[in-house]
Amino acid sequence: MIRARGLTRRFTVKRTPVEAVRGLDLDIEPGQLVALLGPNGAGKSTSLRMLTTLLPPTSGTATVAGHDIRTDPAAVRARIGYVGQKNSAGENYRARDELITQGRSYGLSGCDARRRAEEVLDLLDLTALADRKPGTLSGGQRRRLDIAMGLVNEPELLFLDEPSTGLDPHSRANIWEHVLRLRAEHRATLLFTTHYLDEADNMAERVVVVDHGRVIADGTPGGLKADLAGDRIIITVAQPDVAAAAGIAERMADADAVRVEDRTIQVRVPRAEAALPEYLRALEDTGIKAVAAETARPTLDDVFLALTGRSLRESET
Ligand SMILES: Nc1ncnc2c1ncn2[C@@H]1O[C@H](COP(=O)(O)OP(=O)(O)OP(=O)(O)O)[C@@H](O)[C@H]1O
Repeated sequence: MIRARGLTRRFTVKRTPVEAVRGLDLDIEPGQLVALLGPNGAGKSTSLRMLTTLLPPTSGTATVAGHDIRTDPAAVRARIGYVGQKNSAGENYRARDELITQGRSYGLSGCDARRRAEEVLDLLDLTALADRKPGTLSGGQRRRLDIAMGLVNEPELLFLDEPSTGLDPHSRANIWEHVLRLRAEHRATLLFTTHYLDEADNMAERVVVVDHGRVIADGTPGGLKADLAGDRIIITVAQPDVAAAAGIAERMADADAVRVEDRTIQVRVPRAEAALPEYLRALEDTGIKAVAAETARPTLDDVFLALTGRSLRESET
């Protein structure tokens, strides 16, 4: 559904070149739900804007929904939907009319555009709000209208640029409920950008991690966490035992990234369930008693940290 090779985009800001996207290679199969995850300025929106033909690449090639973005942008646009970061509906007309106008712009007859508007209103649970002007809708309702606008042409592939940014948790969950239903019922392929770690983790089947315009990891959330981050075990001991307990952690097979903070020792291991009893036994053998012991599963932030040495949260400045 998407095949990009070496997609690159450079901007010049005050005579200084900015490498927004540096050689993006990406293959996405039909039906996949893929997240582009990365900090602000990583190049996510620029990648999406190139793939949706809104921005020409500086170099590189891509076919999207079977058509070349450079030589056949109209055919690409006819087959995709794009929900940008900004609201796509205007302020002056009722939601239903915005959707009808959108349908007409895709070449639908008046009758077909009205029928399609009712379908997408229903799909996004907006029928009761169809006579309201977009400016009077709540943030979550407005975002649903943006998605409805992106669906008018029945796209095979939907691009969503930060679909839930700025929404409260309830509205975020509601947006995702709709997106997932859309996917289940219409088998659409979905590529979305986010800097919410939990969103990429919980919603996407595949996460493409980008940083400074490059893909730095690509896999299932579980696979990335297992391969790049691993579990952690966290042990608290009495103050005089800290150095000895940290030393034992350092010598454990398959363990690494030992961190000591106050009386707590954290260590990264492949499988915490197996490593924790082993560590506790090794401590007991030297007469050290753990005051507290817990295990922690990795997050995608641990993946980002392992890859870049930075936390994705800290990168959000
Ligand atoms: N039109 C433009 N002119 C100049 N520089 C740009 C332009 N668009 C993007 N950039 C720069 O390109 C880089 C990538 O920006 P982009 O918006 O793609 O990142 P992003 O990962 O989508 O970030 P965010 O999460 O904040 O939306 C940034 O350094 C940005 O300032």
